[in-house]
Amino acid sequence: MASAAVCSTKEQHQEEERKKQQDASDQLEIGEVHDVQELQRLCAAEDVPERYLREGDDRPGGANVCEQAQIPVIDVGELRRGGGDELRRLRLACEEWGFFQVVNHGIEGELLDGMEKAAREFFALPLEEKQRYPMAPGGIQGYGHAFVFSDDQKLDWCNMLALGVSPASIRRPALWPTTPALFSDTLVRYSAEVRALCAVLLAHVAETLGLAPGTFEGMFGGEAAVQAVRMNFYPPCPRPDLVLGLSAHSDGSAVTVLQQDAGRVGLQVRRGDAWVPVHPVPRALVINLGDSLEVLTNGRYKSVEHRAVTSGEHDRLSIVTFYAPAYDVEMGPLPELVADGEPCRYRRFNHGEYSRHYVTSKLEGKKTLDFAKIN
Ligand SMILES: O=C(O)CCC(=O)C(=O)O
Ligand SMILES: [Fe+2]
Repeated sequence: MASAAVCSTKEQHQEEERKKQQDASDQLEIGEVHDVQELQRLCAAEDVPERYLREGDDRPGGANVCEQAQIPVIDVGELRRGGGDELRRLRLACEEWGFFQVVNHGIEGELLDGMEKAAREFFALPLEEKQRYPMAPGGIQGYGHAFVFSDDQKLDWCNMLALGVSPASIRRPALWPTTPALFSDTLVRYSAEVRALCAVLLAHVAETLGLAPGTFEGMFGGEAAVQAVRMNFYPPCPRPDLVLGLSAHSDGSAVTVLQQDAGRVGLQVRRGDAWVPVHPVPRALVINLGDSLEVLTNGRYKSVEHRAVTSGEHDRLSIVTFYAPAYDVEMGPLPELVADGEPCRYRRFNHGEYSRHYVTSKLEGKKTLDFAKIN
């Protein structure tokens, strides 16, 4: 009896939350947001709608793209073997870039290929089929466009499928595609491997800071830690010089794991005033540190702005996993990292509160982190 009562209260609560979200999205006026794969089929260069055309520094074709630099490559096998040099390289990568590619990460090539194939097959489905999993305006799960909140906002040349993976309470099974048939199974297997990789990486990141390896995992809430995936599909774009695939942003996660197509460059990482394109290393995964880690490390390691550009010739797919503390975790700089005489740069807050703030703000550089900064 007691558990049935608990269950129905939980269901009631979920139903109320859904209703609140529905009311919020009903109130949004976001104008027409096209499916960009459809738009690409119909649209010549001169017809790209004005809402996609960027101005000034926001344009991808600027002179501030730096082809000389490259984000570091870290060998996870070496880290596991206790390689001190590799740990030092990881520390430098975290301090200076906030981004690196990992090789020898232990995830089988076959699983990476399987996930890519399933995602590509999904995006290749007819629109009506994909719309069986709709993302509500202002929503964050399903197929559509996240982070669009007003009709005067610039739009990204990207279709997304975003899904909560864990804890179970954020999983919305109705939004998990049933076609291709192997999609869900593959995503479950893939997510377990990516999560294990996140644990390994966070343990080594902790070591680079002189912390016990279990520091981050220990405070992230175990089973309640949040894992979500977003698959971004960028069709070829007739004006890649004027349009962005994904607006500049930092991730709200602690750590992000990004899988991208071999040989297709699209991701760019902010380095001072320049943007550094990430050239995919075969079979590598791209790792970046998110806002949560910046807060926990009191800014020793920063989340770094990044964006995606499009190509006139080819499409591009990225499969992005966000790993973050449980929603009820209290965030704030770790006391060990607020050194004597050094100010505490971020306030304390509840991670769920930050998550809500993040997903209800448009992507705009590192602006969402103002939420936590002490000036
Ligand atoms: O597609 C990419 O390379 C970037 C994706 C990304 O930054 C994100 O989904 O947060
Ligand atoms: Fe990102």
